[in-house]
Amino acid sequence: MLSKKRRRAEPPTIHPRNRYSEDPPDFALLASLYPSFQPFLLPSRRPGGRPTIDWTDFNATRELTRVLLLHDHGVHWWIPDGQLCPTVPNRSNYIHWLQDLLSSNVIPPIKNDDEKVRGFDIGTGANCIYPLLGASLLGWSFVGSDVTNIALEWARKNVQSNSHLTELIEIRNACDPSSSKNIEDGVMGEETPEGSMGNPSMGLGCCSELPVLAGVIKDGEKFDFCMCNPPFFESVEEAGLNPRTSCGGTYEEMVFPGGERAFITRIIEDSLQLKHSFRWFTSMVGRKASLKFLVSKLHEVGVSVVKTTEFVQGHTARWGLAWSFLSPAKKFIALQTPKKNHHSFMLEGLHRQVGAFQVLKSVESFFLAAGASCKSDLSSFSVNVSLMELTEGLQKNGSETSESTASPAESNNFQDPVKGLSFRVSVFQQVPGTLLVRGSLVDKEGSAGSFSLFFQQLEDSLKTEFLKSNTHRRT
Ligand SMILES: C[S@@+](CC[C@H](N)C(=O)[O-])C[C@H]1O[C@@H](n2cnc3c(N)ncnc32)[C@H](O)[C@@H]1O
Repeated sequence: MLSKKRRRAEPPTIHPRNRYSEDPPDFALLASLYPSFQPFLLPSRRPGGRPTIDWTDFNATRELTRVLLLHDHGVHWWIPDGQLCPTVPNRSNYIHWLQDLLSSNVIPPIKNDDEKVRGFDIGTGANCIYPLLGASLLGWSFVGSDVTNIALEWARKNVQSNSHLTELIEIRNACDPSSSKNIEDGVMGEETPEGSMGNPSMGLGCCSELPVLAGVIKDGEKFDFCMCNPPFFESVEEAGLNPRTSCGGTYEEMVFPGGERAFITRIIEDSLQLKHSFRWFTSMVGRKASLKFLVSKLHEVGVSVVKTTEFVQGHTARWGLAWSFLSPAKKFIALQTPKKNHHSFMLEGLHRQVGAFQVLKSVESFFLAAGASCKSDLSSFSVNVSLMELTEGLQKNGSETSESTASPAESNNFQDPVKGLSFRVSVFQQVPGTLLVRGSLVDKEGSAGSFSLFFQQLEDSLKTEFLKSNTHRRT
């Protein structure tokens, strides 16, 4: 089928700033530099192909992560057998997406005690991968939280093995946030078995009752973002926990009552209490159905902005979800937007791996995040967007205009309920590196002003996501 062919030709790719986007790891070179990696090398099945590893062998994937962190990031790292083993290229995508969010300035910076970007990693794990990557790649500072003794112990070990990062990363026990003790002080109760909850003396027996953000953040603390790779699964059976899987992962790392929806709902609930403590709240999401569920929950609680993205995780799709309660900086003025039934803009100077398919997926994510329903037609590289039942969703998204300098009449014009707004967005390849994005109102009776406004927001969002510079012309 055509759509399948195109899907193969233009799969979603890793973030353009990811250091492995153009230069995948060279296993032969790594093995020559790090002899401990050599035993894990397997010849390629293709004649003349690069050597590979057995991706189902935990020891092989752990050693690969160790040498990649050391070779490419100057980070010393280890995890005990069975703990969740992160893939460096995949985890880097989330960091680069956060960097995009922060630099887009949709939400203006909040004041920190210091000038550094400050993040909070919910459930940092024994691997402590996000703080290690964020600190080593971008110099960000982090608080990484967790609730199991083994995660807290090894996250701290991983920080302490890197003297250049110790000032940047604090590991915090979510069950006992006031404790500043480290391993030497004996915060890891020896009487509690490995993997058990960090402070059983608090009587917080079930992990669904443990604090996530509220109660873990200290008074007056401010962060640019929080991030989270949540336990995705509702049960061991669903997680398919198997000691022979390549990435490891213990029960506590993979399973949470109610799965990712329940865990991220906890973050959303806490974010309501901590609206002004974070510029952005974010989480990884493992299922598209959960993403839709969570986006509508966010609209219900009245966030000012929702953003989503799709991450490439090998053959597995994952999504990024971000929201904020702070007032957006962008001034969208309804009447300044021309009321036309057709709009288009060019995305020029695209990274060679960015194709029409990837841009189309982002178009879809953008409108889904606004509460619209979308139907993609991959054969024509188009998505049909309908806001017919979603007056409220549009207004919530439209709250990006609440800071608008428009006159009351202009503002009212934008905030009028939108009825029957449906339009089609198509993506066309012009020449390599240049795509044309065109939108047309399907129902000409729909609000051309709202359509124009949405399309303008789409243009901003796509340019932020895909382009390094913003010198582009509207056609
Ligand atoms: C899927 S693992 C993620 C580990 C690491 N961030 C990564 O991406 O590989 C989820 C982590 O969340 C932790 N966790 C579960 N409940 C938590 C809570 N209430 N607060 C902080 N961490 C929690 C688990 O112990 C586990 O380490």
